[in-house]
Amino acid sequence: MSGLAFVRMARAVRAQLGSDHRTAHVLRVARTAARFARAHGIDAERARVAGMLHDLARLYSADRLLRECERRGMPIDAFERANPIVLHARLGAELAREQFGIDDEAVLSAIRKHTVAAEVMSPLDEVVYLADGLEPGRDFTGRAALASLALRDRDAAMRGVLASSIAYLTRRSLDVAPQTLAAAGRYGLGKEQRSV
Ligand SMILES: Nc1ncnc2c1ncn2[C@@H]1O[C@H](COP(=O)(O)OP(=O)(O)O)[C@@H](O)[C@H]1O
Repeated sequence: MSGLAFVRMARAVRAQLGSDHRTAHVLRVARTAARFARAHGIDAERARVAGMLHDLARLYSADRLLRECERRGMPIDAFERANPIVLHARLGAELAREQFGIDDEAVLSAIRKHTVAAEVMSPLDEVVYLADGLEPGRDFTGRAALASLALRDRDAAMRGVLASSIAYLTRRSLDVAPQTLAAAGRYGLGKEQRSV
């Protein structure tokens, strides 16, 4: 994608997200995902596009997320029904397809998995998930160290981000998605870090 095409995409995303805060986040995720991708010999362009488009449905209300997923005939599991916020990732992939013409399954998969992760993740899925969790606007102890780890060792960085996400949700007494727990097992997180 040319620089101009990317700027156009960024403008359309800004119009959709309607807040400087959210737009700044997706731009940082796009930049961070491209940097992580380059470090691992993964297609940086795909990472940049997935980063740019990952949060298209992030500002939708719970009702709207459920309604729009139902309207498209998307299956909704029990966890998603109880916690519709996580649907913004799967619906976001559909919006990327419909509004931006993205038909690259690898990019769509990375958008779908960016919030709760999954037991099976491609290298592109991983760098987008890591970029969302570790972009420089995130503020938690150890972020910078994990971001530099993500340039060298994706598995170790995945363990770190999954652990920090599970700890964050647990502190707030929020349920952890089953896909996140499956990913934690797959990446070898210790049992004590998985318990909720
Ligand atoms: N792994 C998860 N399991 C269950 N709920 C989650 C998970 N990750 C995020 N959430 C929920 O989705 C919300 C939005 O997540 P996310 O998009 O990562 O946050 P942010 O708004 O900081 O970008 C969180 O505040 C939390 O309520």
